[in-house]
Amino acid sequence: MASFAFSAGVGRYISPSNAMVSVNCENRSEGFSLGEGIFARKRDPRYSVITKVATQAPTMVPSLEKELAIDRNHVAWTSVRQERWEGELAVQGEIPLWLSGTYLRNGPGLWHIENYNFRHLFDGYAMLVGLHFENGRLIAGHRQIQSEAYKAAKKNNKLCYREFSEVPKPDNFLAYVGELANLFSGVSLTDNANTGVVRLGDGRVVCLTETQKGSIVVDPDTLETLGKFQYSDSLGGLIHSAHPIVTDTEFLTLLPDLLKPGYLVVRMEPGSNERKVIGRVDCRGGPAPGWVHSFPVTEHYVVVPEMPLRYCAQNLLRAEPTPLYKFEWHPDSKGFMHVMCKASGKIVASVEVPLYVTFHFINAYEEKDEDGRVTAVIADCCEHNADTSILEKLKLQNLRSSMGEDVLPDARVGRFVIPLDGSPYGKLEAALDPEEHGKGMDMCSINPAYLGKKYRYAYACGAERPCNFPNTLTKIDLFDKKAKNWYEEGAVPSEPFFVARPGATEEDDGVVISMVSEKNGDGYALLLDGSTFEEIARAKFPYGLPYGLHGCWVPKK
Ligand SMILES: CC(=O)/C=C/C=C(C)/C=C/C1=C(C)CCCC1(C)C
Ligand SMILES: CC(/C=C/C=O)=C\C=C\C=O
Ligand SMILES: [Fe+2]
Repeated sequence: MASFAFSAGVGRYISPSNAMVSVNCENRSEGFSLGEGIFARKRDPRYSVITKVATQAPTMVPSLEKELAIDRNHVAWTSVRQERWEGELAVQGEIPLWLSGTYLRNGPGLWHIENYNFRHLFDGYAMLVGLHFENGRLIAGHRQIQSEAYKAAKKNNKLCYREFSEVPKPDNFLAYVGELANLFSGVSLTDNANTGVVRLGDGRVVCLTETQKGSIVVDPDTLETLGKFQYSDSLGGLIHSAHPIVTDTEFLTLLPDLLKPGYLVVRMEPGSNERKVIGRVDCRGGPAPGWVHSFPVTEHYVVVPEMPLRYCAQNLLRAEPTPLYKFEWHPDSKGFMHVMCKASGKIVASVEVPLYVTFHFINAYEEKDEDGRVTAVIADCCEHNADTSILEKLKLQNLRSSMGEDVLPDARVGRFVIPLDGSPYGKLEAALDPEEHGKGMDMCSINPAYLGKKYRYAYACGAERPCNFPNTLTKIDLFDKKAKNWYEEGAVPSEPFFVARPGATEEDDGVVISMVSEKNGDGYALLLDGSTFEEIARAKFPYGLPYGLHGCWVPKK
């Protein structure tokens, strides 16, 4: 926590040129000194806080006019105003004294370059938020991740790398040909590590996205970008699962093979940058591997999903996004689940399952008979009823314009049952009535001690309808098949993240952390009791937070 000085109520606004402006958070409407003329004070009547605006245009800070135009949107879908901030937050309620460490949350934080607005939620440049908990106090901050893609956009005032849906415009035909070559070599792919953040067993903290080059090491205390995480092996490939499985002893991930459709299952040890192959799964459907944003593991197996939403080489080449972006829906190619033994790399089951669409697996475990023999693997995910329209719904235009409308497609806890007795088919059913969580759910976490084991509770974002986006926090009880929901009108909470109380013996003994973006432009960190799911504390940020994706916990050293 070295760089986060404890001084109650005082935050520091740090401009892109690193000039600092002190701000008293408890008396925000009073004056504060200007840092080298970068920021002028401006009171925005729609906010209870002072808004800072650029008086001389540092590149990535929007002008007042643009900012006001964007501000008509919910703060969840609004670019963050400054590159960096840190300060202590006033806490309402009580943060448990045992909660000692840093919650990091990654996600897109900036969706425009100059006048150009990005199209999709997943296009935004990565912003890391840190909540440092110690002795019941909370120091918070955010910082843009200094990816090559972000730095190049800032320097050239234009998009320079291929993002999820955005493609740089070549200046002429020669540039177009060069661009195609760059696509195949991976040079033009983004390294905008905007999806998640993990703490490796050796303590290094890495921000990740779907491209392998978008693996970026950060300092969890200062949120500073330290540099690229370079994989030292020669496994090649350009993409990987955005959600590796990370424990104190290993890092497991999947490398999709677009040329010979399949997946490499790989493992990396703490302290190493070298991934080693455990085994390979050949796809059973075609023409390309299914999208693997995430995958689950059990104690002995890696579960490799083969979703009928598949990568699509032609769509990769297109300048304009298709409704399914870089993917294509192939119901005729069917959906499969493969199970690989972690120790031997052998495939112990490969079954056809009903069509499905998921970004996020929740957990998996081995089902045993009375003699202790494993009969099936159970794998749970946030399943979108085999409907790919969720990708389109996450376009910023939709998120910004359809507030109040009930346009969020239904989703459920999809439970796969994968038999290990050689049967060719597996099952997929809802693990509980989706009405329990408002027929919407995604962005899940569990108690990490239950990874790969039979578990009872999942925390996720659910839906209080009408809504166009998940707007509740939900605690799902998979034994009683019930959910308990937290909701506040107009709020968009981010992924609920469970931190266990040291020494806990109950699965839900701990706290759930989320960050909430409010429709009035504010934002706060929220702590719920993991067991009762009641609020125990909240701490308001001096500015609204855009919606972020995934987080991790870094215990105090
Ligand atoms: C934020 C999130 O959840 C997903 C981000 C996905 C990205 C950045 C995907 C990037 C890709 C390309 C730029 C080309 C190759 C395919 C693909 C991995 C989808
Ligand atoms: C935010 C999201 C889906 C919400 C739908 O209900 C998915 C995010 C995926 C990337 O991490
Ligand atoms: Fe994700």
